[in-house]
Order: sequence, then C-alpha cells, then structure tokens
Amino acid sequence: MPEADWQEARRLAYAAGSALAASRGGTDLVPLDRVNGRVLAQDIHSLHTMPHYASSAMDGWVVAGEGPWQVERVPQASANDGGLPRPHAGAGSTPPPLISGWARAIVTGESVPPGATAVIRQEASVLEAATGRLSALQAPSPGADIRPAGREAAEGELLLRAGTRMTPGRIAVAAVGGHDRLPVSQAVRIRLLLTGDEVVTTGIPAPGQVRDTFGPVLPACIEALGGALADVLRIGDDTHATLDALDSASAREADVVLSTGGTGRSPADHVRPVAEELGGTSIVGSVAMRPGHPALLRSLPEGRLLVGLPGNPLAALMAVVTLLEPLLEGASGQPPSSPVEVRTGEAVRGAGHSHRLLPAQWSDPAHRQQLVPSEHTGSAMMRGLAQADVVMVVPPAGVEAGAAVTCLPLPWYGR
Ligand SMILES: Nc1nc2c(c(=O)[nH]1)N[C@H]1C(S)=C(S)[C@@H](COP(=O)(O)OP(=O)(O)OC[C@H]3O[C@@H](n4cnc5c(N)ncnc54)[C@H](O)[C@@H]3O)O[C@H]1N2
Ligand code: MOO
Repeated sequence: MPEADWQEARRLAYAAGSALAASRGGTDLVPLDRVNGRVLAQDIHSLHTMPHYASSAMDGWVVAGEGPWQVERVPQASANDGGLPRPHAGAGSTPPPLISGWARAIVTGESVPPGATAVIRQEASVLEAATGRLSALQAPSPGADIRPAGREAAEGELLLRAGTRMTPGRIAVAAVGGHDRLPVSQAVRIRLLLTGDEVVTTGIPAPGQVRDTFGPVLPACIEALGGALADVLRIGDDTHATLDALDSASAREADVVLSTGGTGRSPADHVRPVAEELGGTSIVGSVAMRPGHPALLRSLPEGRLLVGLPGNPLAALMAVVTLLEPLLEGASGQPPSSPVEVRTGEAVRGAGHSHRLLPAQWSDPAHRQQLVPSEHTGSAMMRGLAQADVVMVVPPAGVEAGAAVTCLPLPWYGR
C-alpha cells in the first residue's frame, strides 16, 4: 500500500472520526465548571436578554430629569462610606420608580428604577448634606452610566455554535446567558497502549533500554485534544499480549486504541500484523511524512479504531498532530482545523517525496512574524520539541527563506 499523502492522511483521519461519532457518539449534559475543552453538540442561545435588567454602571446617584436633584433619603455620613452609597437593598426585585427632580443612591450593578434618566458617579457629584440637594459637576447626558437591558443580546439570540470547543471566555458567556449545563459531544474514549520490552518508566535507563517518553506525555495530549483517557496498558513485544490489548473485553470499552511502537515490519513489531489479523480495514497504512511515516490508522472489530504511533518519540508526536488531532476533531463535530501559513526565516530542505514535520519557533517571540526550525529535531530527539512554538510542515520540495509555510499548533498550546 503506498504511503498516504500528508494532507490526505489528515482528511482520512477526520472522516474516520466523523464516522465513529455517527456510529456511537452521544451527548453529555455537563455542568459549566467541568465543560472546559469539550465541544458543543448543539447551538447555544441566550435564555434571557443580556443584561436582563437595566443597571447602574457606577457607584453614585441615579437621577430623574434635570438637576439639581433632591435626594430621597440623605444617607448618614459614616467614616467608612462617606455617606455613600448603600448596599444593594432590593436585589431580586424592581426598585420603586424615581420621580423627576429626585435622586437616589445606587451602587454598580444595582437595578435602575423606572423613570431614571442617568447615573452620576459619586466623584462627579456634590451633595449638600443639610438640604439633601445634589448637583453634578457636569450635566449628565441622557442614559449616562446606565447599562440598558438587552444591550449585549436579545432573548433567544445565538451565543455559541454547535462544534465550538469550550474555553473560559465561552463558559462565561453561557453562564451570563443563563445556562447551568451544556450539551457536549461525548468524548472519544481512548486506550493508551505502550509497547516495548526495552521501555523503562523511571530512573536512568541502561544501554539498550529507553526511558518512556509517552506515558507521561500522551495523556496530556489526549486531554488537550478533547479525548478521554479510558486506560493505560503497558506490554512487551509479544503477539498474544498485543492481541489481548487490541481486542479483549476491556479493549472494547474504548472507542480508539492509541498505541506506541511496534509499527515497523521487523519480527519484534506486533501492532501492525496483529491488527491485520483481527480484520477491519486499513484507512492509512503509512504517511508520506518525515519523521513518522510508519504511523497507521485502521479500523478494529466493532468499528473501533487503532491509531498506531511509531516508537521514535518525535515521530510519534508528529503522528499525533497528523492523525489523532483530525480524528478527534471529526469525532466531536468540530470543523477541521485549517493550518495557518507563516513565513520561514530560513530556507528549509524538503524530504523529496514526503512532507517534513519540523518543530519550529518564533525568531522574535514578541512579534511572531517569522519562524525558524528548532535545533535537535532528530526522530528520537526531544530538545527541539521542548523549545518549539509550532510544527512547520515543509512541502516535499522544501521552502526558500521568506516563503510562507504551513504551520500546525502543538496540542498543548491550545487551538
Ligand atoms: N528497515 C526499516 N527500519 C525502520 C524503518 C523503515 O522504514 N525500515 N522505519 C524507521 C522509522 S522511521 C521508525 S519511526 C521506526 C518505527 O518503529 P516502531 O514503531 O516499530 O517502534 P519500535 O521499533 O518499537 O521503536 C522504535 C524506537 O522507539 C523507541 N521507543 C519505543 N517506545 C518508546 C517509549 N515509550 N519511549 C521512548 N522511546 C520509545 C524504541 O526504543 C526504538 O528506539 O522504525 C524505524 N526502522
Ligand atoms: O518515523 Mo521515523 O524516523 O520517521 O522516526
């Protein structure tokens, strides 16, 4: 099977994610304080006008008509508040109307009474305590410092579209719109399967061993991309263990198995042959990208999916942005993310028939105009990725200095 072109591999992964959602995707109703990062399954509308009542934008006096005004009730001067203003007296109810020529103390956010024409800030007012006469340093324009009801949104107005990923700003607008829970796409459940006899999880590895790069890293990537980690399994390079990990009762509880290592074709590599033996179809057999070309995507029994990441750590993370990210976008109903184009400050050699995925960084982080490839970007190296701001996608023919080049965000910098 020929290597899939890089863009085609992303399209196929997105389509496989969409098909997964169609076959098993449900909706969760999630409270606002737990919805960050989830993707809306339906459009969200305002449940009332926003703001839902006219309020004061400042501490001071609400007035009706032309000044000077008579204060309804002169507040007692006190050391703490200088006689102004009193706390919200009537939260939850409409205040009594204000008659033309009168003024009443008001605090920020408090309901403006019917009949009010403006709010005068405390520091812009002069109160004659003995007579209760209030004047303004400058005549207020009509409606000054009053936030009218409905200025931000009418009741029923669209606030957020289905397919939107929730962020703190979007959670805030849903709260202001009156929502307690939001309908979000059920997160894709992912089994993380780490393979390799030589992998050790702590301390300094002996020659021939490697320190596990994936166990501490991929759960964070899965979370950042909106997936849900179902479980983590570590196995050696063994056919039966691989078979069990891909197709046991517990494996079937996950929608996707995300494996690392074992994608090659040596006798020590079991992921590919065992998956083939299980049936299903190959969706992406390998990808025309460097590093990471042995990455694979195939269907497993019951319509589950296998994303096989190569063992070399940088290769695996480039496969995460190539296959796992579009798959999870498709599965949550988000539109496919479109990579941005940025200028490269240096000429970058292409890989001939493949795209090159290179960790890259801003040459001037303050202005973010131009990228340069990071150093130490060998397939088994991590220093380049540690410094990187984005992934530069270099076309097969390479790019000249100053040319625009496609870039992908790194999962942990959000999208
Ligand atoms: N004859 C060929 N050999 C290889 C080819 C090829 O085309 N022909 N492709 C190379 C490329 S490219 C890659 S990438 C790797 C893919 O290897 P596998 O997916 O089969 O992975 P392994 O062989 O199990 O391991 C490769 C490498 O990665 C290290 N590794 C594995 N797991 C971890 C981990 N959890 N943390 C850190 N490092 C890990 C492992 O020790 C090996 O060094 O194949 C090339 N060979
Ligand atoms: O995927 Mo491999 O070298 O491209 O590490």
